[in-house]
Amino acid sequence: MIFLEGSGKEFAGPPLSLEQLDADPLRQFFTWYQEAARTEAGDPTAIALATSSREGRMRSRMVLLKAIDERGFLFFTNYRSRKGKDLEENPQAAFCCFWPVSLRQVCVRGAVEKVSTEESNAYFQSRPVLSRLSAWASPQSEPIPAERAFLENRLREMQERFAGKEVPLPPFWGGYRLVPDEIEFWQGRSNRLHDRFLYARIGDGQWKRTRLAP
Ligand SMILES: Cc1cc2nc3c(=O)[nH]c(=O)nc-3n(C[C@H](O)[C@H](O)[C@H](O)COP(=O)(O)O)c2cc1C
Repeated sequence: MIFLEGSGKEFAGPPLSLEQLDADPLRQFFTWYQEAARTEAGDPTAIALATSSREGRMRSRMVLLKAIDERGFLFFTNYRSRKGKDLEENPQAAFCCFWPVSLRQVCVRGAVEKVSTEESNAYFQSRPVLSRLSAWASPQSEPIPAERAFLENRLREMQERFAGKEVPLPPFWGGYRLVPDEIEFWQGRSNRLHDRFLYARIGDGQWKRTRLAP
């Protein structure tokens, strides 16, 4: 066994108490996100998203959170990707994000639904044209030839196909909304005595908040 060296830094963040937390966890998430957007060097919207097959075989990967609304968290991807297939078989997911400057972690789980085509289209059309063409060009998560030229040729083909036209939303691409039933806010504190608060949904717009041991 080889022991791995971390930074060894103390997680000496500020206290987090129940009184500081918003009654609505989505609003609380947004407050922490805004602070992270000001202070973090990395992308504050990067989350590790876990999905699982029908048999409970799990996978995780990074995606970007692109929006939140009053119901949940939105991310966008290829519906035929491995995560898309998992979500078709088992429309449940979890994600966590870590903001190292503020020493904060948020962990979320819940049911996942596709967003409307209008919502997917609105986001898709806001992307740079080459990102839109790449969505068409890449059969995400499928095995492809080893040479990168395959992808570059696919992109060129799509540039020709849509030359002089709006690049439309691919029918296999769009957003998912994770509707949370649990959200945990974790604030790193000294001596590993971190502050953790779990919101568990107990009814429509109603959340039970509980402190968890670190
Ligand atoms: C920081 C980061 C952000 C990413 N954001 C996305 C994203 O928003 N949507 C997406 O489909 N893939 C995104 N990816 C790529 C995914 O991690 C993954 O490779 C891809 O979605 C295929 O995953 P799957 O085979 O599990 O479906 C991102 C990767 C990184 C490292």
